[in-house]
Amino acid sequence: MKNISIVLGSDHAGFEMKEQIKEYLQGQGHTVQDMGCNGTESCDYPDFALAVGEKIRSGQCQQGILICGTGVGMAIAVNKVPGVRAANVFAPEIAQLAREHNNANVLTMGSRFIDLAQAKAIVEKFINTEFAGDRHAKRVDKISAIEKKYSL
Ligand SMILES: O=C(CO)[C@H](O)[C@H](O)[C@H](O)COP(=O)(O)O
Repeated sequence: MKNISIVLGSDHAGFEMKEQIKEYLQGQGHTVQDMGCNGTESCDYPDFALAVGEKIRSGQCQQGILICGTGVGMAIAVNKVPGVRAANVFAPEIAQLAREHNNANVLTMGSRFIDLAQAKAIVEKFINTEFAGDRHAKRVDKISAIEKKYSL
């Protein structure tokens, strides 16, 4: 298992799971940056999606993990940051395919729909699976071309 630099974020709904995933990753020797939130008080998921997306965009972190109630709002928000390919994942097999086929660099999860054991299994697959390239590279390039088409 390689050690990578991972950036984490959550809203209030994902806060507890984020803390547990942080501990899990640090225990495996990964470098983890936590962009918040810092408690269970109600807050707005786009703020933390942006903070995580910027760490990926700048190259300071290789992978991001965002947790909210469903993972949906986080995915929508962070996918607005150029260079981010976020996948909202509910099963380890999808985490593996999101890396192999889509070269996803941000994982989003919904703490209100999966338990900690499931979240750990998803994270484990996500961070330990490589992009398969080949035919998938051409498709991911086409995603980047869509992004470029609408950039200022
Ligand atoms: O981003 C989300 C929805 O797409 C998350 O599930 C949020 O955590 C959720 O909307 C927060 O809801 P709350 O009623 O304010 O706790």
